[in-house]
Amino acid sequence: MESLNKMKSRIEIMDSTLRDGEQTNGVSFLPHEKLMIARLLLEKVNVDRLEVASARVSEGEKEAVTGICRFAEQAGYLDRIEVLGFVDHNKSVDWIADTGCHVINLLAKGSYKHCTQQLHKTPEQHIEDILDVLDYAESKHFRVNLYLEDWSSGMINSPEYVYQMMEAMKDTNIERFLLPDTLGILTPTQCEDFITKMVDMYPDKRFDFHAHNDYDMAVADSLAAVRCGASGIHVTVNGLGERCGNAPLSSVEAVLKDMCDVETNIVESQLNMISRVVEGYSGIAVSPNEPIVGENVFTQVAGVHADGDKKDNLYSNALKPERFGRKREFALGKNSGKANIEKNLEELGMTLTPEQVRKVTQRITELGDRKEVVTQDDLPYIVSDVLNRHDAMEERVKLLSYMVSTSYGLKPIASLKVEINGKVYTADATGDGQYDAFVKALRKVYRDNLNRTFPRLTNYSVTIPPGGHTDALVQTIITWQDENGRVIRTHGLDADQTEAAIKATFKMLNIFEEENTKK
Ligand SMILES: CC(=O)SCCNC(=O)CCNC(=O)[C@H](O)C(C)(C)COP(=O)(O)OP(=O)(O)OC[C@H]1O[C@@H](n2cnc3c(N)ncnc32)[C@H](O)[C@@H]1OP(=O)(O)O
Repeated sequence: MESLNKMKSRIEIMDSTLRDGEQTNGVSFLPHEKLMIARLLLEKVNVDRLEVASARVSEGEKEAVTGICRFAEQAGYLDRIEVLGFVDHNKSVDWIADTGCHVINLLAKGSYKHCTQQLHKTPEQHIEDILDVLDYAESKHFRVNLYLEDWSSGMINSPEYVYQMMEAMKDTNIERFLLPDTLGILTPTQCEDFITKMVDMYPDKRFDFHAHNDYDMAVADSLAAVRCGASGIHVTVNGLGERCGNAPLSSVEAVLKDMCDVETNIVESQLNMISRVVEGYSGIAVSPNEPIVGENVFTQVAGVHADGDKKDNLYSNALKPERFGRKREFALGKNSGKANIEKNLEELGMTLTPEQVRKVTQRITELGDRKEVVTQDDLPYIVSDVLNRHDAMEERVKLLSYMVSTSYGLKPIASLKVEINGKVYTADATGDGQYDAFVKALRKVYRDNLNRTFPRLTNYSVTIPPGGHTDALVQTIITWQDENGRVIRTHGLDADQTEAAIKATFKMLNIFEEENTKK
């Protein structure tokens, strides 16, 4: 409890997506991507500080940092840009100075082992080298923060070395001491213990804690560090970073706000936006169950939960989706009850009698039993099917017959006959695959006969049950966008993948046709 007295009321957030985050295997941001992420983090998300690169990495990296600094200077943010540099006499400082940045996060060694076995230096030699860089950095009007790399194992195995470093540095102009748990080995209890020691011994110094997630403790350790007096926490968007990554920005922000009652400057309504942008640029998909930003985390699945939400939000906690620019959804599947269905019908503006809701619910649970996913866009179709309610969904676009062929060395061919609003059309086309040929033929019908643009396919996913049976049902979920930007997601289920995709396609065409007719 005493530790809580040391807790700061406002915590600085330093985002290292562009430095430590880019150390994720397979991630490499282009300069314009780095600039876009930096702008959004500074202007929209409002992180306090941004570590954008390691010095000396490459010419491309230098170009990227220069671009960020140019933007930051014009916008008045230059003080918030930082670059990691090495204890290499003047090399890193010069590299960073060339970019226009003037804050170096100097990477010194925080454990005896790293100092003696990686640098092959005695602590005294290393201290001398650091002081040498500090002098040079100051002569260039740099501000300096000091990383004590591998500090966590230093505190476990060589605490006297850590204190020797601190004693040697305490009277310098170092602004912040950055304490990394480089290998993600600390428990929250150890973190509390070690941060408390640092804060007690050097009460007038500012300490940042830098977590790694090897034991899935990054957020818990960050919370522990704040409770014991850390002034700043290092994060990355989506928890990107080497191995298991760093502490995710979104979780750290929510935990600090909801569980510690400390302030940060983060605009939480922008957290989902930045997560999506970094997901796109990094190519690293966010897990659907990732707190705050995962696809599923605001979706109620169980009927009992949807029912409770209808009755005064009984199943919601402080993590309200609206805080993060998201909305609550109610899944449709075998665990749905009538409350899930009603919530979705409400959103679609459809009203059914209790008996009709019961029938639709029954159909959806049956589909769920067959492993079918039902999306909100499928719902009018199901209502139409179950209740024969043509006002719900009339089949205006019908596939009367089709043929798709595939052969070795020749392009697949599709030939089809469709009925659209009572008129019959035929077309054929070749494509890169059977489904591609089929869609190209359909496109021809829409373009040549109806003078209309066929919706654009934006995502296509196929799932098959595990087990490797070739006769298993295949589920295809396709996302489409029409020329007005309206997005819908439909699914098809069949033993044949092309047939499943065709089913999803005709659902989509009927939904768009229905909407066109109502206009
Ligand atoms: C906190 C962290 O995540 S640490 C990550 C820091 N960032 C990076 O590593 C960025 C990517 N790295 C690179 O581009 C390159 O490794 C460079 C440009 C830094 C150095 O490249 P190279 O000269 O080819 O050296 P190499 O990568 O093989 O080895 C690293 C060298 O840095 C030394 N080194 C390690 N830590 C430090 C440090 N804090 N300060 C100075 N030198 C260091 C090592 O002892 C080794 O030197 P040696 O070759 O004389 O034994």
